[in-house]
This record gives sequence, C-alpha cells and structure tokens, in this order.
Amino acid sequence: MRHDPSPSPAAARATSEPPAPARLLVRGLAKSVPGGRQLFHGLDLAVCGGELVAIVGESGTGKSTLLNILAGLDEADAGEVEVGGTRLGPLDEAARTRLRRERIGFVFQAFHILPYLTLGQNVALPLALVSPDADRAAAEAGRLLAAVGLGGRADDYARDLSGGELQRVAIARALVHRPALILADEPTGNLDPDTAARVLALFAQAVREGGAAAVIVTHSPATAAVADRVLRLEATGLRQGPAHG
Ligand SMILES: Nc1ncnc2c1ncn2[C@@H]1O[C@H](COP(=O)(O)OP(=O)(O)OP(=O)(O)O)[C@@H](O)[C@H]1O
Repeated sequence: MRHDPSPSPAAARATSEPPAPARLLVRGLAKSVPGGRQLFHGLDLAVCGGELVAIVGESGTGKSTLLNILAGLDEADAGEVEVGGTRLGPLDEAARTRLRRERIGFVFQAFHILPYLTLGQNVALPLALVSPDADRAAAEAGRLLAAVGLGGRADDYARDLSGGELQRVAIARALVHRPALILADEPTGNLDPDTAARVLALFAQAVREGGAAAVIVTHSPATAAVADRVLRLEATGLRQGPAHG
C-alpha cells in the first residue's frame, strides 16, 4: 500500500513514459446535505487507468455520497467531475445515463445480481445494454467469469450461488464493458475474510489488467490494503492515509 499523495503508480511505472491520462478527474467538489450541513468542500482527486484508490473515513463523512456524485447519480454543489475525458456537469440526464452505462462499472455491497438470470446473462447485461452484438457480450461474459474463477458456470442460475460467488459475478459484471471507471462501495462487506481476500485480489488484478481507474469506499483495513493509495475523506477534502481515523 502506498501513502504517497502524488498521482498513480500507473503514471510512475516508467519515468521515460509520459504520465498516463487520468480516467477520473475531480476538481473543487463541494456537497451539503439537505438542511445545509456541508459534508466536504474543495475536494480534488485524479485517478489513472490501472490505479486503485481506497477512500476511508468515519461514518457519515460522505463517502457514499461522493461515490454517487462520481457516478452522476447525485449533484455536487460546486466543482467538476470528468470521467474518461467527459465532464459530467454539462450533460443532461439522458447523456449521463448513457455515460454511466458505457464508461462506469459498479460493485455494490448488496451485489444487485438478478437471481433468475444465469451468471452469463447477469455478467453480459452491461455490454448488452450498449452493444447489439449478443455473441460478443456472451463471449466477454464467459471470459470474465473464467477470470474470477467461475469458468464453465455461465449457464448456472444466480439464485443458487453463495455470497462469495455472487460477489465474484458482480466484479465480472462491473468489468465486462471495459469501463473507464469502476466504483465499488464496500465490495467485500458480506464476505468472510478468506473469501474477501481472494475476491479483492481478483478485483485488483482485473482493474490493473483492464486499465480502468477504480475507487473503492471501505471501512475495512484489509480492503484498503490492496489499494495503490488510501485517502481519508474529511470536511476539507481527501487526505492521504492512514487507513482509519
Ligand atoms: N438525502 C439526504 N438527506 C439528508 N441527509 C443525507 C442525505 N443523503 C445523505 N445524507 C447525510 O449525509 C451524511 C453522509 O452520508 P454518507 O452515506 O455519504 O456517509 P458515509 O461516509 O458513506 O457513511 P458510512 O460510512 O456510515 O456508510 C450522513 O449524515 C447522511 O445522513
């Protein structure tokens, strides 16, 4: 785990290479909740492709709210969010939905896997929403299921899976459309420590190989430990580690 606040290991891989472009850029973000209490202001963040950033902080500081703003599901009071080179601010609702479908992958604590679809159908869904090529979506889903250790299970129904297996399906689904940005909220919240460690290692490997920028909100030191950078959310923005406090 690094505690260096400077941009990304992806950028630092070779000093002779130009820095990797940020897949997620946040400038001067501010957010208050209804009633007027300000959660944060002046929040800046840049995450490069292949980089995993963990965001930690005390309960109620606004981590989930921040994730929702990054996804274009909630509006900031001030500041800008740019995903894969596109600024969210000027987009209307339809364009935001399209950007979310095409450029962002989500891993939720509650999985949101559809029980009466097969694993292959669940994983293929984000790609099927943006591409008419069903064969390609099925092939990509099969490839990612194999990558998360569920090869050969594409025709099994999601309702029959364990929590750890469902979480692996959720990770495959978040990656299938090769998003610029992956947002994960407590991605291993319901898993036992051994399964969580395996799932996290798969997630980190897939993010790094796929070149997405990833932001993980977590209370878990074990989850934060797989990140390249750990940032703590405070009222004045994101500060570098420690993992808790
Ligand atoms: N729509 C809303 N109306 C009023 N208050 C809200 C609203 N949405 C969020 N809040 C408040 O904003 C604060 C931040 O909530 P948020 O869920 O983002 O925190 P968090 O850091 O993710 O917390 P936790 O770690 O407990 O999940 C909380 O005090 C919450 O009650």
